[in-house]
Amino acid sequence: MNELSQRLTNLSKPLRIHLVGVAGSGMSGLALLLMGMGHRVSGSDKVTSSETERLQKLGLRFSSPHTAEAVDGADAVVYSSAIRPDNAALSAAREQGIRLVRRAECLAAILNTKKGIVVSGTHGKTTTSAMVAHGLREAGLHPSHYVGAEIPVLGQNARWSDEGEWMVAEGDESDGTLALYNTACSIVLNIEAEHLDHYRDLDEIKAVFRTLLSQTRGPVVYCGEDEGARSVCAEHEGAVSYGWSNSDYTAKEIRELRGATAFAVFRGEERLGEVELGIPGRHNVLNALAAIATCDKLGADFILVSRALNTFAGARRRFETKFLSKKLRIVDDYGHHPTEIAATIQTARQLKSGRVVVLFQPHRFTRTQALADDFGRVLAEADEVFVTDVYPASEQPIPGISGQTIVDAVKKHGGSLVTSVPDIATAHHKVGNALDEGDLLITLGAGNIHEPGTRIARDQKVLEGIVGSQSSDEVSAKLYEPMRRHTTMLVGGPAQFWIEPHTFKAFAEAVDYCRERGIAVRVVGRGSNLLVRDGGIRGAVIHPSGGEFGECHVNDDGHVVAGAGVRLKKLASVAQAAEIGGFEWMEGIPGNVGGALRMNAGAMGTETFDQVVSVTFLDEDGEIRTRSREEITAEYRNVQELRRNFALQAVFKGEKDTPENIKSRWDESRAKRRGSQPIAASAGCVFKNPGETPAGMLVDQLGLKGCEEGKAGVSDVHGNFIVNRGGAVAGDVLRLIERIKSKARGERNIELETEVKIIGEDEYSF
Ligand SMILES: NC(=O)C1=CN([C@@H]2O[C@H](COP(=O)(O)OP(=O)(O)OC[C@H]3O[C@@H](n4cnc5c(N)ncnc54)[C@H](OP(=O)(O)O)[C@@H]3O)[C@@H](O)[C@H]2O)C=CC1
Ligand SMILES: C=C(O[C@H]1[C@H](O)[C@@H](CO)O[C@H](OP(=O)(O)OP(=O)(O)OC[C@H]2O[C@@H](n3ccc(=O)[nH]c3=O)[C@H](O)[C@@H]2O)[C@@H]1NC(C)=O)C(=O)O
Repeated sequence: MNELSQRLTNLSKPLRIHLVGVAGSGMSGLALLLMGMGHRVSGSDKVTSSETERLQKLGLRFSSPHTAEAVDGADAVVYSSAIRPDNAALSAAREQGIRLVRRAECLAAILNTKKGIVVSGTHGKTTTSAMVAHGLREAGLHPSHYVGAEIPVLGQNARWSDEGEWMVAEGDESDGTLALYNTACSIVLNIEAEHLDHYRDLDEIKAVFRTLLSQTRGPVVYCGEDEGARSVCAEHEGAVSYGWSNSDYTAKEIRELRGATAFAVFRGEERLGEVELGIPGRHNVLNALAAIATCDKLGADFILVSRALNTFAGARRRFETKFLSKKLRIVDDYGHHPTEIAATIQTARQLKSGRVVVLFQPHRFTRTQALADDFGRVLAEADEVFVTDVYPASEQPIPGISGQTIVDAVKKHGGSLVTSVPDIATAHHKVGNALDEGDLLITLGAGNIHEPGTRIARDQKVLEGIVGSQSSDEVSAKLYEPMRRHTTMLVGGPAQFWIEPHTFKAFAEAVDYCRERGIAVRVVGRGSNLLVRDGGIRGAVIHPSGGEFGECHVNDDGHVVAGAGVRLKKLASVAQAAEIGGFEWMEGIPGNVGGALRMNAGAMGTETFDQVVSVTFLDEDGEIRTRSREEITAEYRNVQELRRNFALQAVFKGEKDTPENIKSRWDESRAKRRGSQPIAASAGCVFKNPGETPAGMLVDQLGLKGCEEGKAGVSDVHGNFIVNRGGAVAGDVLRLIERIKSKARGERNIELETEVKIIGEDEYSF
């Protein structure tokens, strides 16, 4: 026992210890242990988190940010590797000559006061150390523990137990500190070339593991299936191996159950019994074998350990199911090394037959650079891959290394569906939109990649609620549908919940669900009169299409009946075929019946409501009603009653006429439109005509034709059209609109009002 361990054990003289960076998962664990031992512990961090609040309740004296005063009177100051040398608390401690202790040194000193069990290896440390701690605890051995993440079954990431003599800790090989531990038992799961920011090569990594073994007083347990672990441990006297065969402890008769794995355990030839492990994946069977062999070596009863593994729910962020429905499963996994990722994807494949979609956040520039090709190879096994920017941890960027490095590597290995989604704050939009029924989405990485998964899970739950029990014949739905796909101007951010009902009933039920829960509802047609802002539309966007909404026929009264989802051009064609005239002005209007009713669309001197006989709509109480033309007030480009009552269907009238007359008016309308309006992507006229001078003429007179903002420009053909010159965003169009309005106001004292509907949010808010 070293001197610090001795001072830590002398509880008649509790120490006053300050932890710099106490909010981190490793440091908060130390705080728990030191407090548990009875020392007086304080901590500082630049952030306050739920973790620091929890520690405060347990007695931690917490301060934020870091200050020099925080270390006053401390016997020792412990700091994490993330703390910079010029940190205020650390500098003050150095100046005052207070003893400085690295995180791992402190852990080693605590561990050395007990019979330490260190779980080491490149992958699986957290899960395995948690299994060992849980197994020993259920077997009544009262272990203390320290693991790298919060494990639901253990309650918290660290725990001090006065009663027991054992302490299980996850050892970190990433910076060589593994060599600090003197243990009673060591477990080596696997050894691979990792952390090449710290090590020269694999041999240097192996040397650190050899040092650990030389400082181990009791059993060494290692994975016989892993070449690295075998090469270091097999020669060690009394070392115990586990694996599929030719090992001291083996697992046989493996059966994958839904989300769990059953297997039989053998010690040599002796069958110890069955285990039903509460988490899936063959790599976890190996982790469980490591725990079983260790517990067995320490004298724990197999039956009790096996029971513990049954209830082992897994580590948070280790194949953690965050959402599960008939349509979608979302799993979060901490895997950030190719071998881990391969195992995770294999587990996902075993679970189900649908697509496996991966959202991967590379972790550290050095690792991304060193292992890009391996990442590409293993990720190419997924059906679809999305890659964010690199999570830097504490590293500085390496030029030329980014998420795109991984995208290129996946393509090189034959992965065809791979997309770069650099910004983690909005990555969920593309990923969520790409998901199909039956998919399994895995968010993968050691940084904060669980956040997009959490957002998708939250919204998918609502989406499934809106759709309810209806079949895909009645309604289809998607998350985050880009509105630029549904507007004629081809701009606009995502619709949070995109709903396409095909029946009146499905429409009514979706609206009902949203209204009851305060979810905003907006109905859109063909998006020919919409300008959707780049932050997208919060809430449900309902787009009636197909089914009852796509029906268009002539009834017994000689009127044309059309669903809200029928294009005006189609309505005009059906009338023409039945030799009903009066609809020709609709030939060039890009909108649908629903939008035309709401906006009282017009052209060539005629308006929609000139021809309406009746409108069937969903009213505010959720009832479907029909009103005749006389009961509806229609203004220039506005029908107020259809703002909260949604049009489902309408009956239109025309005049019996000859095919020749109809055709000639049709051609006339087309010629006029073609001569005066642009064909480029637009939303029709942008402004309402203000009094005397039509808006187009005004813009023309102001000399604004052809002027541009970004990729949006005023049409050279018609001054009241703003066209997308390719790749414009809503922001470009909005700036152009403001420029025109301001000039009209300044030079002509005319207040232009937009005719186009501007909807949605400027910034992403969901
Ligand atoms: N004359 C011309 O050359 C042109 C005319 N237009 C006209 O612009 C309009 C756009 O049609 P479209 O592209 O389908 O519509 P949009 O998808 O552009 O929707 C426009 C607005 O109409 C309302 N709306 C849409 N469907 C319904 C419905 N079923 N019930 C109630 N309100 C509804 C919504 O307004 P809210 O949310 O406020 O209720 C929506 O914001 C049409 O009137 C179209 O004819 C468009 C371009 C050129
Ligand atoms: C485009 C839309 O509807 C259009 C509809 O297609 C046309 C055709 O009937 O009539 C309206 O346009 P408008 O009022 O601009 O009609 P136009 O005939 O094109 O122009 C009016 C007058 O302005 C002149 N004009 C127009 C554009 C221009 O750059 N310069 C100019 O001098 C025209 O020569 C004409 O003398 C509707 N616009 C509005 C805001 O009422 C729409 O709703 O989105």
